[in-house]
Amino acid sequence: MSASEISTKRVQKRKIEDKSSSRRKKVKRAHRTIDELPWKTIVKPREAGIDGDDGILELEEIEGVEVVYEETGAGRVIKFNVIEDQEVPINDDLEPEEGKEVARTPIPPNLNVEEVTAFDSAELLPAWHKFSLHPQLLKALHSKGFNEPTPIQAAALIPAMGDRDVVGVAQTGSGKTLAYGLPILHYLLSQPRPVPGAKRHVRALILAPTRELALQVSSHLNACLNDIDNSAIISTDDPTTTSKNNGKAEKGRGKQKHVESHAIKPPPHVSVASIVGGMSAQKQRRILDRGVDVLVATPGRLWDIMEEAKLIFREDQIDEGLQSGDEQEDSKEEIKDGLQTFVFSATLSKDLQRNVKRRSRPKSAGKYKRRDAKPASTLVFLSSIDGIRRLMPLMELLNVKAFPLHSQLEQRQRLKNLDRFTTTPNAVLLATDIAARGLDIAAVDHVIHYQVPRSADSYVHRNGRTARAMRKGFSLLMCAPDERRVLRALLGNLSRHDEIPEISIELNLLDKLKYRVQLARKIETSHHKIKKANHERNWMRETAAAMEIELDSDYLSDDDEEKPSTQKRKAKDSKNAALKAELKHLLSLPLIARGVSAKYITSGSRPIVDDLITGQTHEKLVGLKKVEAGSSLVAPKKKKKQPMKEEFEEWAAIGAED
Ligand SMILES: Nc1ncnc2c1ncn2[C@@H]1O[C@H](COP(=O)(O)OP(=O)(O)OP(=O)(O)O)[C@@H](O)[C@H]1O
Repeated sequence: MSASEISTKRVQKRKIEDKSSSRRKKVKRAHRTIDELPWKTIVKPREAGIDGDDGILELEEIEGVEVVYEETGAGRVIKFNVIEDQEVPINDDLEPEEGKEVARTPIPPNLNVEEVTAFDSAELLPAWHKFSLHPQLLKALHSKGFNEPTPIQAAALIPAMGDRDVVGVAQTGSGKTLAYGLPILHYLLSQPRPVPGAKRHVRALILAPTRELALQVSSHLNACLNDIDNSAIISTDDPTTTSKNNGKAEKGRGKQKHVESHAIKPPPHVSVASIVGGMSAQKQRRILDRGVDVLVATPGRLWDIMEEAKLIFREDQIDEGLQSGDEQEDSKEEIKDGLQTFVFSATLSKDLQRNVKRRSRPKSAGKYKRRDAKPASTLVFLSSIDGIRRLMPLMELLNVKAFPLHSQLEQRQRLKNLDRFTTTPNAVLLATDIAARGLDIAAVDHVIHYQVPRSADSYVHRNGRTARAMRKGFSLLMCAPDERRVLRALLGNLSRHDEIPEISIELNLLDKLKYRVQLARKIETSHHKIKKANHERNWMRETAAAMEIELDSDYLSDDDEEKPSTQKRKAKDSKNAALKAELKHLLSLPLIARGVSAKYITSGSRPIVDDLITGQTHEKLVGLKKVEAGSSLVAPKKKKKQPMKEEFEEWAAIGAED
């Protein structure tokens, strides 16, 4: 029996039941464990941000649960009774027997559920029209203001929607998520709605290389679906009479109602969930048990859950297996019929290319480059966590709003820092390469490689955090003289035989900056020493106390280098205070003297002349207009008789030199 047949039968049964009396009824169902309860995921408003709810990414709620404690011979046992106060059609003869399952999501009697589907894409989104996407996706694209597909989307959609496997290689930030996400959602939305109560099986699997990316992909796809489910309409009688999302109800053939959030909500047509490491495995298992259509996962956590439960991914359970992210490998040796595979990345390593060739019928979706302008925040990449730890206090002393992101932070803290970084203007994120792949932070203006990346791939992915979604970006690589060889090798791997252009720095400015940083470093080093000495002394004391031994008086002496005398400490404190005051004063001064505009060639604030020669100036630079130097000199010569004599002579003299 097909899903739609089941659905029709259920509806018919409801119709029969409705002929009998209908009244409110309390239905009580007993559950043994918390996990069995019918938790409902709350769709969080996207604007809420991570910070606003203390780093919680997904919330679940439950209503009407009675907790019952029972004393048994084996001890105290907890039971949960779910009490549902439902308007259920009740025929006294058909009343459910005690303990019998009642449909979890009640279907209103005599109602069919049908979404509103019309969207005039020819008129409203002409650039998307030819792809014939599901109207509700078009609606979501429209509400996001995505008026045209990015080139990778335009190149990928047709083959992907035509059941082809697709390999998409496109620059970072070019919209790859929707390039494979839209075909998945389109396919699933075009299938009949799942029968309420029936368990969903994973129909699309998206693998992403990092936790943050997996969460981001899942929220990106959910955002496309949220718009959809909010506009669902329940129509009576005949689904074909369902009117459009313009809210006009057809008269005569049946009544229609908008499903308000407080009204009975149908289960989502398509559900997307993520399972990633670092977050509650129990909850994620619960999500899987409940069933999900699109699963976005990091390979590690997916593997753990699969190993443990041996449950989810038998080949025959995956209707449509999809992969994304960077170089995730298909674990199956052969392509199964009906399995469609997408591989999307900004880089395509040799290994992956070989894999893809062996297993599928790839169709390259295109490459492109684009940039434009927008000043904002800076993402600084370091190769070590220690480096980040040492830089953080320096940043604070220099009044830079910096946040760390590395693998030794708890997942919640990582997400919180990421959120703070995105919401704080001109902030700096000090990150290891865990932030290099896939993170889509709209307004990263600068990427700085504080340390040379270890591989060409890292270089590409790090850079990809800026210049996203048609914005402009800027990447700076810091390289010591002895690292030039490494850098050249790295560029060679990228088949870039030209050097990265060097950034010219004005020494006057550099000196000022350097002095400020040196001051901050002095203060930080002194703080660090004091902290370290205190820490060691405390450790020694605590260990001695724990071992019940007495410490040699040397360790406690005031003469000890580690523990300076009060006098020495006071001297140090006042030296530090003076350094801090000096730094504070310097930081309050502008780097370029007041009254000097940085916009004029003569200001000396930046090497504009060099920029002019290399053609790297901004068009809007004040006082800058491209003219032939000679032509402006020749012009006055022609006006021989007009100006005063001396003026003419002056021009002539310059002209002659020329
Ligand atoms: N058609 C579109 N029009 C405008 N913006 C879009 C469009 N499609 C996607 N975007 C936006 O572009 C940004 C980058 O998209 P996405 O994260 O999918 O890039 P990506 O190619 O996967 O990057 P990466 O390789 O770094 O993972 C996102 O903010 C996304 O919302």
